[in-house]
Amino acid sequence: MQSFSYEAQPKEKQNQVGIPCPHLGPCGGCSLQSLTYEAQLQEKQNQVVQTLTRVGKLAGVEDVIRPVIGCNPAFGLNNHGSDIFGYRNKLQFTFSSLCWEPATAGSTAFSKGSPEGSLPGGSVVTRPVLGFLRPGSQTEVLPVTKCWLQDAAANAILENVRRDALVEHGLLPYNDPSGKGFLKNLVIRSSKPAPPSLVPPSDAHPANHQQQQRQQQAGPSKLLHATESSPGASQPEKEYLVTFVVTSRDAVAALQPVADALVASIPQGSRMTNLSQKSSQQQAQNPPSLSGRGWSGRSSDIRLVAGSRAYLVETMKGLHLRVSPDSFLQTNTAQAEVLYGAISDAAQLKPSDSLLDLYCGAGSIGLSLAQQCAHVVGYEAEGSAIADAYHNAAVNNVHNASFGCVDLTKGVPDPSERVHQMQLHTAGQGPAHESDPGVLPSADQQGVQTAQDMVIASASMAEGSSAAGRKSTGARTAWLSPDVIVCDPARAGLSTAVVEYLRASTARRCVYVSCNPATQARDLALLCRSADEVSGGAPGKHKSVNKMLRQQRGQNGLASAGRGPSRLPQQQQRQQQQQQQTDVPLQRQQQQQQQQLPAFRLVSLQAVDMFPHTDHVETVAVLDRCC
Ligand SMILES: C[S@@+](CC[C@H](N)C(=O)[O-])C[C@H]1O[C@@H](n2cnc3c(N)ncnc32)[C@H](O)[C@@H]1O
Repeated sequence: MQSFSYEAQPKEKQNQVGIPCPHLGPCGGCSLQSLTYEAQLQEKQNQVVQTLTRVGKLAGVEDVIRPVIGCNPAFGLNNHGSDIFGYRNKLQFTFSSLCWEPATAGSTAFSKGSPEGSLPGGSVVTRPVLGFLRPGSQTEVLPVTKCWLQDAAANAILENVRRDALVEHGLLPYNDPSGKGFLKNLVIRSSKPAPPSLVPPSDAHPANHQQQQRQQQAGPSKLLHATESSPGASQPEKEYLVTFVVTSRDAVAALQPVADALVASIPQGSRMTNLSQKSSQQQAQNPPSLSGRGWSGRSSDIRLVAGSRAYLVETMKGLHLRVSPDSFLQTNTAQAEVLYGAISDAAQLKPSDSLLDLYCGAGSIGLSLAQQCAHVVGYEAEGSAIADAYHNAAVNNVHNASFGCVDLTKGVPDPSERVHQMQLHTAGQGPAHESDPGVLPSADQQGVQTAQDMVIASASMAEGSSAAGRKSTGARTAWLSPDVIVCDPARAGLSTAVVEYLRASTARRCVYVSCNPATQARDLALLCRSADEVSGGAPGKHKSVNKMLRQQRGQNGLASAGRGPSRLPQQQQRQQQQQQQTDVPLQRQQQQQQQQLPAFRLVSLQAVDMFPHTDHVETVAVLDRCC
């Protein structure tokens, strides 16, 4: 791992380097690939400082930003098994009948910030294609034979699916003019699970054990490592989870031969043995078992999962994490460990602390911090991720964590109630779950449950586990409000409800993890500047912040009048007048006045490069309460 400072790099380091990707330019995904890796990091560091300064109008960002943490570029362009290529554990490709053939494929420079008109031209022909959506289009697809951001085996899967589905079996994309197509997306995910000896029993599938035993006898897989020539040849084999998003149930039978062929072609030891599906309705009637019939239903799309089980297991920061097809996992596993280390350093938890993990996904951040504090509560909108989070708590012997399936655009439920329930059940006063003690129902068994159900499930797991594994610190500590809050939202940033919750909370520290410096800058302005400033209380001075607020409400689906902080001063003034008239307690008035002040101050900012060659960057902002 290398760190690069904010200072400008010497010119010679900014030279263009050899570009390996034939799709560079038209694809639009790796706009920094022509720079040296050091120059890429410099570019990202600059981007973060400029965005926070110009968009967030935050003063002194240069004083608090730390050197960006990059990947290990030691293998450079001569070995594409290095960390700056082949790092993505997930890529989504699109099937379409509209094939975009760029005029200058492979040679047209596509620089960041190119005006729309300068995008490569070319023509669109009607033929089935699998690849990436043309930048700016929802239907036209650039044929992609290989993406350097995923590993060789994933590229082999991509090519095999293209050949078998579109050529051999003549299956059609969903938008085929005949109306007979159903293929929409192909999602390839991979993980590098722990050796079988380290996998908790509830994650060990018999078929996987047999495969791994065979693999151990036969030695490392030749296919994967012969093509990757990776320095990690002796490490455990990778798993691959392939999901087809389709628009018709007819796809199940039609895709089965494609899945069978995939099983035969992917590396020995990887796990992909069947293809099955269920709709949400079927699942409710007949919950699938953990034995591996994968399915996932969402909106009108049907997801078909090829694999011996319907999820991946990743090992990160010593945790075994189950990740279902719809659950989020950081897409660069190696750098995610670095990111989580930075979050841990930033949180500075005390044993008596209560931690609130907002946008928690499969629970990975909260679970990685659970040993450092008394309680963790995580909120997340995706039901399968919450089920994964409970499973992950169980298999990792974390007994002080509770999770809730919550849409954070609608509000932040009081976490103290959750902790209270957790304590009751841990103390043996609550209802016990009927499943085996110590083993939490799987995501498949649980389906999407209510938050209440899951609290009970978690509690029974804690009750059934050994006292030695239970956290002694704070199991009965009262939680009135979180001491530290970690937020890790999607690119849209924090919802208005979360911003208001954070401002009103008494948390001493907030660790804001972001993959989008622009929305993070907007949110930091809302948290670190006074309500007057962010609401336009100083006339003419804060137009950009008002614009940000309007955008944020639009993005968060909260466009209704009077819900956002920009109305706060008027509301507060009205409320204050009413309070004075009706003799409302002084404490409330003081609270209102506090809301006028900046709630937090930015104390540090750490960029972590999770996405080499692209212009994306992850940041960890540390905010301390200042009123
Ligand atoms: C960047 S991911 C972070 C996940 C997790 N912290 C991790 O490190 O793996 C953002 C998460 O926010 C969730 N999310 C998106 N919109 C949400 C909403 N309105 N309410 C709650 N969670 C939401 C997504 O499902 C996703 O899991």
